[in-house]
Amino acid sequence: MNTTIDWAQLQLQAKAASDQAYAPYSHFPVGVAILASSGRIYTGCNVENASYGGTTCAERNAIAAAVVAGERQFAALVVYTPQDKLTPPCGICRQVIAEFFTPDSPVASCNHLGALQSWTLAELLPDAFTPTYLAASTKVKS
Ligand SMILES: O=c1ccn([C@H]2C[C@H](O)[C@@H](CO)O2)c(=O)[nH]1
Ligand SMILES: [Zn+2]
Repeated sequence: MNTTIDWAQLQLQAKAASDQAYAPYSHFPVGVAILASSGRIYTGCNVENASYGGTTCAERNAIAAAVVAGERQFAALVVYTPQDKLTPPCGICRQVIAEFFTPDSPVASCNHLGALQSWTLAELLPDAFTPTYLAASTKVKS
């Protein structure tokens, strides 16, 4: 996969997505932009719920938007939060990112000051449980 990553564009779109965040409980808006291997960018924001556990993060909403558009492979993910501290994806989102991104994929965080920090997915979630393990278990059984 050789998709050129336009970090400035991803940051802009992640910031725009954060403006749509529905976060009346945490007051912590988050926006995410992901680059699919098709070259298209998809975005998501966090959507909270009065039943707090019904909240979904910006990362998972961006991935869902891309999947419903037919995407399955991705090159990069950028999180935006309007605060000094750079925000990495939560644990649940790291697992969902691992379903579709390769271990060497860049996962980055940016903020309102224009700062950007990048990790690989493997740094954020080493030894991830991925679909390959399910395939192995199916093979053993059949
Ligand atoms: O990477 C993150 C971290 C948190 N949140 C959301 C969940 C909740 O709405 C709010 C506070 O945790 O921020 C995200 O969307 N992405
Ligand atoms: Zn999350």
